[in-house]
Amino acid sequence: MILMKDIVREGHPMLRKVAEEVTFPLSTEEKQLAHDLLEYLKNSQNDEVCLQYGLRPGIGLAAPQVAVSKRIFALHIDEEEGKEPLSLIAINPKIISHSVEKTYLSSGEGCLSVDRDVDGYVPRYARITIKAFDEDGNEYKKRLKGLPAIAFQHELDHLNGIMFFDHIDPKAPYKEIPNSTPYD
Ligand SMILES: OCN(O)CCCc1ccccc1
Ligand code: NI
Repeated sequence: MILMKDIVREGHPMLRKVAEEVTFPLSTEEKQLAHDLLEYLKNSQNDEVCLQYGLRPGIGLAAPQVAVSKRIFALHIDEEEGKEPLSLIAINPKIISHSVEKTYLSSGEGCLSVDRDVDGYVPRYARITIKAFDEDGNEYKKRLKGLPAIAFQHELDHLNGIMFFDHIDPKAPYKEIPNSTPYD
């Protein structure tokens, strides 16, 4: 299982590389990695396991965060009242269309690879249509909004060597984002 010691932190070169696409069929190791990423998220959202292993809760985790420069990430967002739960492995993911409208978490974003608070609004597309492959090489498309859309964009950034705070202007961290509606 993935533990906090396996997650590389800000400053590690792996976090600034553009990750490589993977080819199908996945190797045994690549399949195992995809499962391990998703398992980490589930473990981190289970109070008992989270406490027992000293995990930081997360709703997404990308392969470069465990020092594997491949275009693989997992998302696991439990159902919030009245909202869609989402649990997926995304391989070679792409945003194929997006809204003009933007959104942002009014509480800002964090990252398992960043051991400090970085305040500020992180602009994200409010709605996105994505396509990706599952671990068996089946292509799927989804339309996402709300927290799933925000999380998908956060993880896709990791595959491109982008950290959430790259989107924050330190001189004006809370500057108004044009054409945006805050999420939450
Ligand atoms: O890359 C995963 N990550 O570091 C865990 C947190 C992901 C995250 C996603 C959306 C908004 C805030 C934080
Ligand atoms: Ni992150």
